[in-house]
Amino acid sequence: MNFLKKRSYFKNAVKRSISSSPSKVRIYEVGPRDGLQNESKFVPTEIKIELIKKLANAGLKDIESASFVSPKWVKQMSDGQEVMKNIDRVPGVNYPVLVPNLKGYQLAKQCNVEEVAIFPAGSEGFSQKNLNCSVEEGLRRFKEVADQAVKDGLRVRGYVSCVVGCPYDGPINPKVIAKITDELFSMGCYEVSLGDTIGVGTAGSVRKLLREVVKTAPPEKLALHFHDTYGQGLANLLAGLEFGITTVDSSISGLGGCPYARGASGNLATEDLVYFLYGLGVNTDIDLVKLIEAGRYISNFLGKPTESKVNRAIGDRFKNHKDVVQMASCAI
Ligand SMILES: CC(C)(COP(=O)([O-])OP(=O)([O-])OC[C@H]1O[C@@H](n2cnc3c(N)ncnc32)[C@H](O)[C@@H]1OP(=O)([O-])[O-])[C@@H](O)C(=O)NCCC(=O)NCCSC(=O)C[C@@](C)(O)CC(=O)[O-]
Repeated sequence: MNFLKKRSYFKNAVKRSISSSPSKVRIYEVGPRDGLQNESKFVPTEIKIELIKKLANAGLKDIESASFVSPKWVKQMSDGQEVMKNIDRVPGVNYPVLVPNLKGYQLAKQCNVEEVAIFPAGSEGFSQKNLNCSVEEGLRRFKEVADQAVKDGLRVRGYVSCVVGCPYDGPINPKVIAKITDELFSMGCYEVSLGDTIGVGTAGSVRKLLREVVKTAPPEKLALHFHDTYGQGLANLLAGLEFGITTVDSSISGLGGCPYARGASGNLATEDLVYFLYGLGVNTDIDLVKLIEAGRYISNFLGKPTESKVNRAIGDRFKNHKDVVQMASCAI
């Protein structure tokens, strides 16, 4: 390639990447649910409630706050009703919960939830371990939940887990994920979140997956849910943004993981995600300093260092949000 050709190639590449950044990204916080469900030390209800309050105070508008799964399967989430009955609901903030079956749905409904999330697996092996049934049976049960929720006027969000790889079955065919995604939309889900449950995805495998999924699913109704096990979360997210997806799941302090997904580690950290988005010039309306405080609050309680690199790096250097945003935007 001669010099002029090279220059115009790079100019166009920069244009392409700039135009692929959306003007707004919706962050769906999963810390109080996905973040805590794998913690062995039981987190008292009042700590969960305080965490949710701090997350809302930082500006998050979607906070998945509990799950109504069997307490025999996930003890950490056994206080879902107490959590949902006692949180201070801030107007304009959405507090969805995860439900695996009609029993969980009925319990959630007693707490006046407005949104439930259903979560079929993208692989047989994980479905058996996580839901104690096949993918097909899981979809049948989730349809019962979705039908009832739609009838009751609640919003339904869908997850598909193990969209790239499964700890029991290995790599997953993107066509399988596209089909389950379509089924979730046909059940009435307003959005489907694609979960790389064990964080094995790379920008390459995520692109391959999305090329298939967006053949039938509208990108504006998809969300991305990356676990950061191999440190690929942000790179995978960038690959997803190129497809026009503008909702991203993340977890405060990088907490998380599914107890039934061998090898799963924490989610993409919300602090890292917000810093990254400010760097791209994408406004999130989230106060990064308050978010960092929320991350420290829960990490201190759990007695372990935060998994968020941004939280660690920033230390006590910044006292206000504007300064951190300036740094993210390379202005200082
Ligand atoms: C689906 C089941 C219930 C099947 O579990 P099962 O054992 O086959 O169910 P069962 O119907 O035989 O019930 C067993 C016992 O649990 C009770 N039970 C049954 N359901 C409920 C309920 N909803 N709430 C309260 N109790 C319930 C039920 O009443 C019974 O109690 P007993 O009669 O023995 O005293 C179980 O496998 C389960 O709860 N699984 C959920 C596991 C889980 O929470 N995993 C983590 C979330 S998924 C995830 O993290 C991935 C995601 C979404 O984040 C995406 C990603 O990361 O990629």
